[in-house]
Amino acid sequence: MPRLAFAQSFWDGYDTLEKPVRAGVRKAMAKFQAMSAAELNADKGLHLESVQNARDPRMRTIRITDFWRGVVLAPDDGSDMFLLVNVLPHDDAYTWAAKRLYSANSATRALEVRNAVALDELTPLYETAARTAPRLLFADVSDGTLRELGIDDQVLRAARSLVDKAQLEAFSTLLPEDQLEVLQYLAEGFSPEEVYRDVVAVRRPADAPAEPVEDLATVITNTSARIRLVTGPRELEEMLAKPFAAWRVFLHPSQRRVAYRTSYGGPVQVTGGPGTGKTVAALHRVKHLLGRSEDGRILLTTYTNALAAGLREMLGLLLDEDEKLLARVDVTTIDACANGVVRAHSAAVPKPIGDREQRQLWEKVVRQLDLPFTAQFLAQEYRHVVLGQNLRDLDAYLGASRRGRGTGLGPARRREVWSGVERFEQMLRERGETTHLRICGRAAELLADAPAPYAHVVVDEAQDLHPAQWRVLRAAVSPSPDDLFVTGDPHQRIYDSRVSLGSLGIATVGRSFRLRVNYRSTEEILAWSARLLAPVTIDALEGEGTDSLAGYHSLLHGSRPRVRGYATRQEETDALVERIRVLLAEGLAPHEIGVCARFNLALDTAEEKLKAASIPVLRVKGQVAQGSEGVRLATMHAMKGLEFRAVSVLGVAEGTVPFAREITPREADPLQHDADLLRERCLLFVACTRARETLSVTWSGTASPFLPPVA
Ligand SMILES: Nc1ncnc2c1ncn2[C@@H]1O[C@H](COP(=O)(O)OP(=O)(O)OP(=O)(O)O)[C@@H](O)[C@H]1O
Repeated sequence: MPRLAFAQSFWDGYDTLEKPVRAGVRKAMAKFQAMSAAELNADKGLHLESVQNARDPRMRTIRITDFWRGVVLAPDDGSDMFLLVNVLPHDDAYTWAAKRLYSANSATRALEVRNAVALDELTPLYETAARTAPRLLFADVSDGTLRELGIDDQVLRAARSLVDKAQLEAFSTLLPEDQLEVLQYLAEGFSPEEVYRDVVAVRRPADAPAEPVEDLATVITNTSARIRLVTGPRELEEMLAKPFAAWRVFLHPSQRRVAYRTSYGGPVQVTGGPGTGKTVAALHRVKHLLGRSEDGRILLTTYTNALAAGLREMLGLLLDEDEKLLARVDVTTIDACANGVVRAHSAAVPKPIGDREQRQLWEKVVRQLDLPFTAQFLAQEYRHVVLGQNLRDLDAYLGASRRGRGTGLGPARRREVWSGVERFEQMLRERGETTHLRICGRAAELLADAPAPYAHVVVDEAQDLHPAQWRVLRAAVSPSPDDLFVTGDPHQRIYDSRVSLGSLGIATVGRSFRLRVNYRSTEEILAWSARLLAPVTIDALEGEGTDSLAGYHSLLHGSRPRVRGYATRQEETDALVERIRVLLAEGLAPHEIGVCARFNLALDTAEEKLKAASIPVLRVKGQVAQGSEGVRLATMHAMKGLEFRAVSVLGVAEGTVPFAREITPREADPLQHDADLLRERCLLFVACTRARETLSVTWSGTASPFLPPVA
């Protein structure tokens, strides 16, 4: 029986294939497992056919459905392994196959594919332009060195015609994978020795003979990073049911560089726009750190329970469910971690209350003490100044800086505020209640008095952490090399936290990295979403200076976001139902579609209408059970960290986005007013950047002032 393997290029598109096409793939692949090579060649249903004028004589196509064909690389050297490389509509399959050439990399010994036709056409054009260029991209690397790194004749010629990284990126879909990565690393400034170590040596089989072996089966076996072999029908079934997660194996050089650096002298900060693989980098860092010792414990932490559950699952995948390794990692939110610390020290832990209950308490405080402040003002003062700086008594508060607060408070006023703080805390005590941030304060104290429980702390979604939460993390690991690895995106700050990491003992100077390639969304979605933030400046993650999305881009392309207003809410919801019908008819699974709005109320209406149209729905609250089928409905806050093939953002109207009631009046505090507006703007940005392929933004009445003017 021949053997069967699947290439990464097939998995890349597999997710988006419609159900009947997937069923066709399954059926065709089952034949490869049941028939001899001679039977396969003769099978009428499969219709294994060579491709005319193909650059690679081993190219074949097979029938998947009436309109879809699979592209297969067939052995012509007596070996027995077939490789499914793509599934495309009929004509596209032939065009795609004719241009591709597969070859074995002379250094890594792995199978690679290039668009040989496009390379032949483009290279002379670039060569002409390069003749007058002041400097070439690889001027400092000799031909001999490039060849040792696996660069072959055709790629060498193309590489010699490039003047900058943007041009290399333009070639990226044409070049063979390993050779592209070598060139990307060199372009990023890695030395040839580093490139050999990080790209070539890690791929090259340990027992590779001095001279490359060319038979297809051997070369395929050497390509475990991009090709999966199928060993039996059950494995085939499992594999097709749960597509290959590319992020487990392929990292962009910039991701690999941050995640697999042997060691850092202290805390590290990794920033990047939405979808640039920060979570992926954090997970790989955990894997790397686990390998550095036999027993060091790691805390992997994020902002919400739902995100922590997602991280836990991804880590299991990355570590191949290795129980021993997984047992050394605590994956949890910081609040849950702090709660655990406090609970370990006292039997009765006060119950944390939410924002709304806190606000009610502050209202009571204002009434009881007849204070000249609003409850909103006191709650903010308590959060940003008192808890932010961990102030424990009136004297500390009287002497504290109130930087970032927009109204001055003299000593008399501060005394009044402090009386309110004391009353608020007294009420909490009497009710046996507390707040999450107060628990964090207590946990940080307890941790500081005992040996640190973790060897390493890895933090995802760090942009929203409050100083009290940072104190927990700082105290959970001793200041030492590789203590903290922090990823976050200040453009996605949707809770009002202001920090200066340096002042909290977390100095990342000289250890800050930025990821710029978006793996999630199309360039069209990114470019539109980035315009939402164009009018504002964003404070850097570490609290000093500003951040920007410069250089942030995607290699994927698709349709432009649909941005549309309706006369009434009813019309808007009807249009939503229609759109989702179309998406489902196009083959998207319900769980690949996300619908979001600023409030649950708007989602209630959408839910009702969708259900009435017999479309299955699932509300995302906390943690959604995996595998449950239904269009996901979530508030903008709950969209954080998620992603969908299609996203509809509803109700982006004046008064709702930004939500008028959440905005502190400018007269009350101009700085807080601006901060509130910024937070709401970032919230819309977060919602829109969850979309992978299509984004729709709608409203009824007057559009939100945040929406960019029509270009
Ligand atoms: N090297 C990679 N190869 C393939 N896919 C990748 C790679 N890195 C990340 N991805 C994919 O890109 C998407 C976004 O990755 P991830 O969630 O890590 O980004 P992020 O920067 O944390 O995003 P956000 O800040 O918006 O939450 C995911 O679907 C992930 O699987």
